[in-house]
Amino acid sequence: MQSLNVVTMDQTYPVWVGDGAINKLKELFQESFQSVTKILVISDENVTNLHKDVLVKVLPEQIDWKWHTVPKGEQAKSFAVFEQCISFALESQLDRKSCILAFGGGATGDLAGYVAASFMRGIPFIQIPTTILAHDSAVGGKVAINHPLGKNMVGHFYQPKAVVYDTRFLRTLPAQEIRSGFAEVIKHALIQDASFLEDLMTNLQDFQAMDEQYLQKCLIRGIEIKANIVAVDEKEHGIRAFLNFGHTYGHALEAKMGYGNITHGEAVMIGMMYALYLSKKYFKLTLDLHKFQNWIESLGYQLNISTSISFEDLFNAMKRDKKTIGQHVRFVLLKQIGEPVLVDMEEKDLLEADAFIRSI
Ligand SMILES: NC(=O)c1ccc[n+]([C@@H]2O[C@H](COP(=O)([O-])OP(=O)(O)OC[C@H]3O[C@@H](n4cnc5c(N)ncnc54)[C@H](O)[C@@H]3O)[C@@H](O)[C@H]2O)c1
Ligand SMILES: O=C(O)C(=O)C[C@@H](O)[C@H](O)[C@H](O)COP(=O)(O)O
Ligand SMILES: [Zn+2]
Repeated sequence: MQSLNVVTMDQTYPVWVGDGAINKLKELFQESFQSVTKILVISDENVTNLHKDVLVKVLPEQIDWKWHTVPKGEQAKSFAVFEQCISFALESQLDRKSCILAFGGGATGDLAGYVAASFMRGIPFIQIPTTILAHDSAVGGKVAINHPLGKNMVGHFYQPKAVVYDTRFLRTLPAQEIRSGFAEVIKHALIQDASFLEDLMTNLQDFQAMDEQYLQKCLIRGIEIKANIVAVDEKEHGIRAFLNFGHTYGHALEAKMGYGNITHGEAVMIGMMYALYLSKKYFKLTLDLHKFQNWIESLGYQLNISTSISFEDLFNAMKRDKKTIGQHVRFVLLKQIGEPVLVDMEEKDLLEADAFIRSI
């Protein structure tokens, strides 16, 4: 098992990663959370069915706990489910000394974190991620639910007290979720570490053949990259926006296709191809885009988008992106691999990149 710390303005918290990391939870409650009055576990239906037994075994015996199961995937990140969670917490008599455990993927983590941030104006929570993608979502404190008009439009910056990332849970992930999660690993390499990207493009040819040691190495590197950025700019006044690489077009696709009809990582991968095309146009990025495209397609990423969604639909959604100021849609582009930059875009260039994606 490995560990690292995430340092933010108000607190520093540990991230434990590896086989058996879940056992750290018991220690946490013995050492640091003795005064907790009640635990509320928020978990989705798949994770509850697959892994509830494992978590229950390490919950502290002296603290009363409740379990609330929410729908799987993006359906959990809705106003209705948020309200149900708050009602459940009130009915279960949680108080300001209670603690929420977010047990699941990024959707559960985003929802449960937002519940923790909002309940009685904020109670502690711990992230217990169960997807590859959640190496990103469980770290850094962005918590949110969706609005029909835009992804993560209602939320907070609210850091967990700890992240307990037991990689054994990843063994039950379906192929599509492995692919979705790995898109964010590839994002971390693209924005910060050319040699990591080189390593991935050389050594990762088939997700099914990937061994657990290599996976853990990739997750740790992704978490390090994210944690270093969050340490400098927790609330996205500047460089944190680089973590949004691929998300401007990606989030627009998710909203327009209907949340859950495309996975977050697959939408981000299309968004990254879009941003790489623009990076070549604006900055002559030297990455061989054909080689990159062949690699990601060989890993199973689908880059085609439905003709029923027009550029105008996507452009209107991008105008509501959180990076957009006034009428300027802003994109994270790459001058080189590992050298991101935030750029105000021209509509005609966004249209051109959209045509490129549709021509793939
Ligand atoms: N807060 C952040 O910084 C941040 C970063 C990246 C992504 N996100 C958000 O995270 C969400 C995507 O996260 P995700 O891909 O983990 O999605 P998810 O939580 O929807 O999980 C994906 C699917 O995998 C299932 N699942 C989870 N763990 C499993 C396991 N161990 N075995 C089998 N099935 C399992 C879930 O039930 C779900 O059906 C999006 O909403 C995205 O916006 C947030
Ligand atoms: O942590 C960040 O900052 C990110 O941008 C990470 C993204 O992978 C993640 O999808 C995040 O939720 C997007 O944030 P948003 O502010 O664009 O909603
Ligand atoms: Zn993301």
